[in-house]
Amino acid sequence: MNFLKKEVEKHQEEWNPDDPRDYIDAYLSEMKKKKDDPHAGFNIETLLVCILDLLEAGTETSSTTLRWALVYMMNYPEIQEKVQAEIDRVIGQSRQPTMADRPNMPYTDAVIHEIQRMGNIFPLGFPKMASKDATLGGYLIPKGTAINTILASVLFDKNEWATPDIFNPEHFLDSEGQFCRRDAFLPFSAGKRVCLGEHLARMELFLFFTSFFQRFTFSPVPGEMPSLEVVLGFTNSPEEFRVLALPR
Ligand code: HEM
Repeated sequence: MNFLKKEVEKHQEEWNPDDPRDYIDAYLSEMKKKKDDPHAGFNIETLLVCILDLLEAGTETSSTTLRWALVYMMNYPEIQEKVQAEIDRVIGQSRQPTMADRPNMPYTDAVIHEIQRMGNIFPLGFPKMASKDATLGGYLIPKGTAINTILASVLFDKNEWATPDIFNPEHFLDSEGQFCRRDAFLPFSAGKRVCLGEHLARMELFLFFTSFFQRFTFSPVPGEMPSLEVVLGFTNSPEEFRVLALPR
């Protein structure tokens, strides 16, 4: 929080309403516009929490998923090769990937989905509280009960996935190799409080993932294959690892 406070103070000193540089500048403009309305809710405390939200919910999640991507691609080099073959065929080496490429890259899309399924990076979501008595699957959930949704229950459901505990991009491909959506794929949770950044995150993952493997081949440092074991924290992340990134 101290780091964020200092950033906000710096922005306040340099603030020029005619030249908003980023989210903080835009928020400061809104605060000024609404300064006579105490109910508008624009204040420094809310600004700090919003930035924290973007950093924690928005940065940590995508970067942890990308770390899992490197770990899985090093553990499954034959899958990495197939991804690179699709990148070379659809995008080539002379331009950067764009979102328009995604529909033409079912294999890569399936691999990214499988990384998210196995990564299961946000296993408990945010705790919720029942606002009234409710019944779910025959169980009474009294008003006031704290509730966590365990996303692993669907991401690793034996009735939903051919090989729930094994990394297998075929989970997201039909018999013709076309991408197929799966109802049990819920790493962003579901319902009213589904991840607000899902679409942004899915774009980030596609663009970073394809850019990485367009430019580099990733392999383990000899004798140091990155572990697939999970380290529990704010997110489920991989253990620390070293990587050899060889330009292609
Ligand atoms: C791979 C990336 C991401 C994953 C797996 C992920 C997953 C999730 C999950 C599971 C939730 C909890 C939903 C619940 O409480 O049931 C959530 C909430 C949220 N996420 Fe994400 N997220 C990702 C990226 C992002 C990004 C990039 C942003 C914003 C820039 C973001 C913003 C949020 C916010 C604001 C919430 C709270 C929504 C609410 O309570 O109404 N997330 N996310």
